[in-house]
Amino acid sequence: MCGAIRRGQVKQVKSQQYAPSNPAAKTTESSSHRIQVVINQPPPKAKEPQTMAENVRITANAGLANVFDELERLIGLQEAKRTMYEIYALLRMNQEREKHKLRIEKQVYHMVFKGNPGTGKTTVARIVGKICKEMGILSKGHLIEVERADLVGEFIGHTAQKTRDLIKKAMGGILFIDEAYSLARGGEKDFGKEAIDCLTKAMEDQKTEFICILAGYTDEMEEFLQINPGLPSRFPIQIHFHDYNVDDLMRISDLIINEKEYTLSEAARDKLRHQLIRVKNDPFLFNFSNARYVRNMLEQAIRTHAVRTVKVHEPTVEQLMTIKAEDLVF
Ligand SMILES: Nc1ncnc2c1ncn2[C@@H]1O[C@H](COP(=O)(O)OP(=O)(O)OP(=O)(O)O)[C@@H](O)[C@H]1O
Repeated sequence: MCGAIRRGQVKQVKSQQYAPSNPAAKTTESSSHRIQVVINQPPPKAKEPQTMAENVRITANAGLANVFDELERLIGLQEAKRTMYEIYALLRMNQEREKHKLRIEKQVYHMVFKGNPGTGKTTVARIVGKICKEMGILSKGHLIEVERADLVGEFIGHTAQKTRDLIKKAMGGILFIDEAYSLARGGEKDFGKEAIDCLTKAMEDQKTEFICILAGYTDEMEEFLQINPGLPSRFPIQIHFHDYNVDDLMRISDLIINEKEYTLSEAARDKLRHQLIRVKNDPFLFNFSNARYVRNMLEQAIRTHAVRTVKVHEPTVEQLMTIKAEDLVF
């Protein structure tokens, strides 16, 4: 009879026929038979998910997990990552609550992103679109990026028309308004006020059809929200995007350069690090553009590398990939 082996049980098996597959099982030989003792141990535990993406992969679909992978690969941005995971968890729990006919609070997902240039606001906004599409909050999840000049017109009625047209384009996705505080620049009489009014009306009337993200410098955005008291309650999610430190910027440069299938030589890395320390400590440099500064510098280095390498007859893979210190032009 070939019954199942219970834990703590002793079972005789023919040594040629069976080898113990359970690592917790100990065997002792006796002539032609092997005695297998299954020791009382709990079965091995499934590995706990370590990352947001792993968690999402277990509880939701692969498409959504891939978006969280993309978010997780970004350097830093802990506050943005935590908020995105909260939104996901809430939506996911609402799906489960719905199954049990429990009450679901309607959520508003309009957001304010505060931070300096190049701190990842647009990049995260794109990811918000993808998450909301995967979760069924938005039908398309695309991003329409606009600024004051796109919204504000030059004569009465022009602004409302321009703003409505852009909102229409953003339907099913994200309307991302960069430097949104500039809409309040000219005060009550300015057409910027008309754009804000038109926008808030659309957010009321079509609140589930698009998500509006206002972005800009922290101080300016805080002042903008203060002088428009109707706005903060319409934008319940506010995220700070902090400046990157030199280590973050070096990790971002590795990410950017590896994505493009290049590498930085040791000397190039040293040169880049020194330059980042210098510009970050320059008291006369305002508007340091964080990760965008790094991206622009690396794209310039790739062009300089091409001009240097184009002279080489049949360059090797290493030559084609390696950015040297001399390629970084400051
Ligand atoms: N945390 C990060 N990890 C990797 N790359 C990043 C990160 N943050 C920004 N980048 C890269 O830096 C560039 C600029 O980022 P992004 O446009 O998102 O910044 P921003 O805050 O929207 O800037 P701005 O306010 O000037 O529009 C992009 O190419 C983006 O891929």
